[in-house]
Amino acid sequence: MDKIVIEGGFPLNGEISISGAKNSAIKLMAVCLLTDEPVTLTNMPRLRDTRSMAGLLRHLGVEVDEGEGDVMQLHAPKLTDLTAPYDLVRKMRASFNVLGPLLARERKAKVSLPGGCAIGARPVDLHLKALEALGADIKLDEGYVIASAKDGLKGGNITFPFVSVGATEHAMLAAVLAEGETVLNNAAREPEIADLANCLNAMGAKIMGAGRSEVRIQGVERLSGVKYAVVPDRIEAGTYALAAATAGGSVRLTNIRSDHLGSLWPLIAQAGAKVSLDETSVLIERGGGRPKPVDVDTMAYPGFPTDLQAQFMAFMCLADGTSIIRENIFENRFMHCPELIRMGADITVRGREAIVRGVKEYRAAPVMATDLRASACLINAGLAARGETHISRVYHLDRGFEKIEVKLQQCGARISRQKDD
Ligand SMILES: CC(=O)N[C@H]1[C@@H](OP(=O)(O)OP(=O)(O)OC[C@H]2O[C@@H](n3ccc(=O)[nH]c3=O)[C@H](O)[C@@H]2O)O[C@H](CO)[C@@H](O)[C@@H]1O
Ligand SMILES: C=C(OP(=O)(O)O)C(=O)O
Repeated sequence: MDKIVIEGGFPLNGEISISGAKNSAIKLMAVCLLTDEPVTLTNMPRLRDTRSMAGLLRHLGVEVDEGEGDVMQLHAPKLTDLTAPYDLVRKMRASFNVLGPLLARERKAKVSLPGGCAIGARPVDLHLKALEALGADIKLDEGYVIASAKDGLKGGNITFPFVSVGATEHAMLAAVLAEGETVLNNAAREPEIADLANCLNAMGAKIMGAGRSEVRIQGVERLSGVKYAVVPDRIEAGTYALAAATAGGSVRLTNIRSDHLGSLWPLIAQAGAKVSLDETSVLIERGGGRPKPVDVDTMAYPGFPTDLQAQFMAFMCLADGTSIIRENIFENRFMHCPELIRMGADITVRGREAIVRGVKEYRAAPVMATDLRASACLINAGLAARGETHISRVYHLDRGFEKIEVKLQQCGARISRQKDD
């Protein structure tokens, strides 16, 4: 298995182009199940997760051409298998979202309960309730969801008790081909939801209000093929912005949607780094001196994203004072704390809160990546730490960051990938 080795303690200077969003791309890939016409996705990131999703779709009978560059073509004239097996679904959470489209198109499906980052219990009860509200009959058997809708899915009224990105997307993916109108109340408002709705609407779906709490979906009989560009990855952009803020230097990020990170920019500025924005790029500059402490509470969009909590903590570990970081979305998303502590950070975790007492500097150390965003947080800490940091278990990182070493090397980082012993 590979490890990442960083000789840190040098500021970052340069420009990074941001890829398409992993968390949008893998859901957009599932839209090919809803049409017998070709779907072409552009601005696609090349990631372990997109490869895993391609593997699952091929298993179902989809012709997938992963192609070159950032284009992927998917075509499902006919589905040959309606079972999504454990081995293919366990690798990532979003693969579970094939259930709704399979039900909508073929009226039955058997899909393994999903995997994904181990950052909490992550049940799928809201997904299943939403599909039941659309008329699906659902049974659980030996780790599989067995679902059917003999007479086809019917529009329904779904009120989510709390916001769920995956369940909102899943309900949309099923309701577009259901008969009649579906109303989603308390829907997630993340940019990836609007991205999925925009793609489906370009295929002929009738989704109104995606990106707001109430979404109305008028079911249609069929969807056509589409060519669609994936939205820029706000989490990748936020990660590199925080890398520059943590290690110091001057980094411009291009191909972003700066409005999608409205909760991050003021906090970076409050901590003392300079943030210069336009619509599609941002320049982050931080000179000498320690950052100021800033408290963070993760929330559903437009609040501060849980997927940037670990990276923000890596920044705050160097602050001149104490900050409180509260994780409100996942109950077990502080696994990076022991690793940051190995690098000299001073953190106490109490339930959902981490109390971060800033230290003057990190010490390079061997550390282990426990999940995707935790891996990125350790890279950011390693870039700031004088000496050589070794980060093992990088397969987590490869799920969600395209060419991370190459992009950071472009900014002068001394980072490489090596074989782990
Ligand atoms: C592939 C993908 O897009 N992953 C993102 C997605 O995950 P995901 O879609 O899994 O996250 P959700 O928004 O669904 O989860 C929010 C909370 O709801 C809980 N829950 C969710 C569904 C359900 O049926 N029952 C239930 O209890 C979860 O355990 C969690 O505590 O949104 C998260 C929140 O922004 C991000 O951190 C993940 O990166
Ligand atoms: C938690 C994440 O992914 P997943 O939902 O696939 O585990 C993530 O992208 O940070």
